[in-house]
Amino acid sequence: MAFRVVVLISGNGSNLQAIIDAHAAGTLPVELVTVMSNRKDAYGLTRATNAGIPTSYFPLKPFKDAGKTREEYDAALVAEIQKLNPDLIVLAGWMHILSKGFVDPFEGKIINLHPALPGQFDGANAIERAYEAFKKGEITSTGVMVHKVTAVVDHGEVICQKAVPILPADTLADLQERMHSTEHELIVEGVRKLATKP
Ligand SMILES: Nc1nc2c(c(=O)[nH]1)N[C@@H](CN(C=O)c1ccc(C(=O)N[C@@H](CCC(=O)O)C(=O)O)cc1)CN2
Ligand SMILES: NCC(=O)N[C@@H]1O[C@H](COP(=O)([O-])[O-])[C@@H](O)[C@H]1O
Repeated sequence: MAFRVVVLISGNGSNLQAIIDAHAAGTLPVELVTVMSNRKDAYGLTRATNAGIPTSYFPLKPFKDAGKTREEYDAALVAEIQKLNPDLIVLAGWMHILSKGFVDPFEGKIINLHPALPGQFDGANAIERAYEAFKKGEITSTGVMVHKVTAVVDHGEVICQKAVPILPADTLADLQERMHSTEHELIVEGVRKLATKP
């Protein structure tokens, strides 16, 4: 039985592309069932279509316009994803904090890529915040992790992590490039670990 993976994105999808490329190279033994985005303009949807992977657009706005809550959105998203019967849900640049109502039904089956090490720079804009800390002389390295998703943002069990040095002459763009390269490596490692664990 194939290991069924659903990937949630919100933007460019470069981490999704790393998963697609590993799968195409035969080094990621999974079935890429669907790519879902909460943003219609997410280029990751194009990447999925180009790879022959079904896509789904599931925006929050219609729920907000109807006076519904994010929890109601999350519940509807759960129902959509449950139809796909995933073994794993991968948050690959999914920029929406998920409520308990989403996390609980998929207990232990959701992982997230986060561009920081455990307990550092939780939340959005982590790379930029790490760079600011570097410029203040507070840090000389940061990192990337893949972790289990819980209701507490960026605090789940760590699946894999890697430190990323910040070099003295680095610009923000230099750090972003080094971080994204590490992300692409770690997202594949994280999915592979869960897909092949005994
Ligand atoms: N329950 C959880 N939900 C999510 C997690 C998690 O660990 N637990 N990880 C995040 C991904 N992420 C950091 O890794 C993250 C993404 C976005 C935000 C955030 O502040 N989002 C804002 C909206 C931002 C926007 O729309 O541009 C929000 O949701 O209001 C924080 C952390 C994914 N979800
Ligand atoms: N908290 C999660 C987070 O901030 N993720 C960030 O979103 C980007 C998505 O890129 P992508 O859409 O090209 O994969 C990733 O590069 C990562 O740094």
